[in-house]
Amino acid sequence: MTQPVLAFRDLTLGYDRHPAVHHLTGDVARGSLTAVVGPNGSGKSTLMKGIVGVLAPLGGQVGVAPGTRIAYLAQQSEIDRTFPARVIDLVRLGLWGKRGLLGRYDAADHANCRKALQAVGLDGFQDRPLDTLSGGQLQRALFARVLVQDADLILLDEPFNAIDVNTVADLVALIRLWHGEKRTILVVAHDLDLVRRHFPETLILSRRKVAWGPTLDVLIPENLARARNFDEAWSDDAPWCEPDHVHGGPDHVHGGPDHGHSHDHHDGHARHEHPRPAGAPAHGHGSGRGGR
Ligand SMILES: Nc1ncnc2c1ncn2[C@@H]1O[C@H](COP(=O)(O)OP(=O)(O)OP(=O)(O)O)[C@@H](O)[C@H]1O
Repeated sequence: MTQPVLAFRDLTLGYDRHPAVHHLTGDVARGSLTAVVGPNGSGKSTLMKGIVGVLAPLGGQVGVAPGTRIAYLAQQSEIDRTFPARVIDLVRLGLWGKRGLLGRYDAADHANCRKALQAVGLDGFQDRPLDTLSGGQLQRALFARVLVQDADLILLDEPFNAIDVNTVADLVALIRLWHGEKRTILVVAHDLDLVRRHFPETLILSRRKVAWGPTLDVLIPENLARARNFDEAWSDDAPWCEPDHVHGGPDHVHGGPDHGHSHDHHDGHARHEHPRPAGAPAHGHGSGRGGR
């Protein structure tokens, strides 16, 4: 693989010392298009937050290749729609990286935003208040923001949730366009048929990595059953590092060996640093403990 855009090294993410993503190891190749699937509560959103650095690792590291521009689209339920803003204001947020908070937009920026709105089918919507948009229209506006961001790494958390088939088709077309432009894309999704049709790679997560690799190899009944079993076997009161055999065997399809089990992250002192895991891109978010 060429230098990966993202490298997870024994990554554990969680809340109040409870792990939600457990000892994840693996690389995300530059230009890849990956679906992240798994049961509700299996750590998919948590992983996205760990990648962007909203959540610091409790153990292990996330390495992000230097200079990577990241666009992150959170689940719609996390977006405050009552914020008094227009569609164009939302789309312009995508220019922050370029213009800064107080920067002035030039004619090229205006043209860029208009073009993005056209591309997502929202021509003429620029002055509409956000709280008047349907769920599908809001999702289109958020995709316009991603378009304007011109990111190398695009993270989309359940972008197809509660969206009609036409909107899904349009959003998938945009994702495929970005894939054609060699951007790296991770998408949290629940519709496995859609994943089979459009996503070359899949990571099945159930707090821990169940399988990761080419979609048609990974989305097999055996792996899906393992994901369900891991999920059902999970207890929030469980100790941090249960041995593999408790959950049904080693889990490796993609990336390096998982589960070092040092049990050394019980102190909960997660630090937000930028270490460089062995063989991983520089720049990242780590627990500061390094590899083992
Ligand atoms: N802010 C938080 N504080 C405490 N626990 C949290 C928090 N956010 C998520 N969790 C817990 O972490 C676990 C993983 O949640 P996460 O949202 O990552 O799952 P998910 O796979 O994205 O689920 P879904 O498919 O339902 O969106 C769940 O048990 C959840 O209750």
